[in-house]
Amino acid sequence: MNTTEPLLRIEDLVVTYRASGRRAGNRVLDGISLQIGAGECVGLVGESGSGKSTLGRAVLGLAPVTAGSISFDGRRIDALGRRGRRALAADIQVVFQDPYTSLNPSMSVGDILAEPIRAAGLKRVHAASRVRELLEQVDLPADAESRFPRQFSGGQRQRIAIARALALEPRLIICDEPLSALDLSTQARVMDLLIGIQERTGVSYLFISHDLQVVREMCHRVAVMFRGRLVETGEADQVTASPEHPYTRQLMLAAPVADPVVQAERRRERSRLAQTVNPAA
Ligand SMILES: Nc1ncnc2c1ncn2[C@@H]1O[C@H](COP(=O)(O)OP(=O)(O)OP(=O)(O)O)[C@@H](O)[C@H]1O
Repeated sequence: MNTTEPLLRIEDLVVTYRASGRRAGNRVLDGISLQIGAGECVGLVGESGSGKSTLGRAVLGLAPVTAGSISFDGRRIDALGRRGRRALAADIQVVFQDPYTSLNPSMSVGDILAEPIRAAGLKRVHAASRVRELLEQVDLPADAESRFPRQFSGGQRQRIAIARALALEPRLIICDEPLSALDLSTQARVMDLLIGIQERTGVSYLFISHDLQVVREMCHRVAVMFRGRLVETGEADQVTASPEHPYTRQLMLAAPVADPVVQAERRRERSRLAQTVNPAA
């Protein structure tokens, strides 16, 4: 690992979608600069359509970068070919919002988890023991392996999606609203799982969310996006407690963040509720 570089460095990034027949494209990201260190969770907040998912997609090589650069561990990744991208898939993974559409319904959980492992060239027996490890890591029972996604709740499906993302021990996971489709008590448990995984493995998260409360609890730093630009970046507590940019203040007014002490209490209460109401979620 390169110790002087952040794990991910985005510089002056521009993403423009070109509509067919039109010369001028739709500039969705405009001059984005952002860094993520190893083991760091950086939240990305902003209103719907501001470009959050597009930034995640650009890191994954799925959005048209028209200027600027993205480097991972000191190496440019914004113009990789298919083979380079495939190799990078071991290092950069994604968890999407909707656990109902992100898992192949016709595959067993065991096959869903084994797929990336076998694709990386591991033998069947090794893949099988890795699948068991992964299920344990996300607190799912070993017999989940032979079942299908439809047999699980939303929270459990998101655990499966997280396990799949962890399969090749990535160093960065793009979390694109991973809690938004879950009810409140399940959110708290999946958030605790993500925090625990980060503490154990040192993986970094780009955590896309519209929920400032969740971001404050999850993230070390926050970047605020407004119409394709980052208007404010800073420590999560700082940005959520005393935002500098008028847009961030507006966001805060729309979703006020509680006093940290009250918030910690509320979080404990949510976890406790989750345990009693829905122990298997
Ligand atoms: N494939 C595409 N082609 C053209 N325009 C796109 C494409 N994908 C996204 N956009 C446009 O890019 C802008 C930003 O979308 P994006 O999904 O990144 O926003 P977002 O902040 O993640 O929103 P949300 O919170 O609703 O998910 C929107 O105006 C959207 O219409």
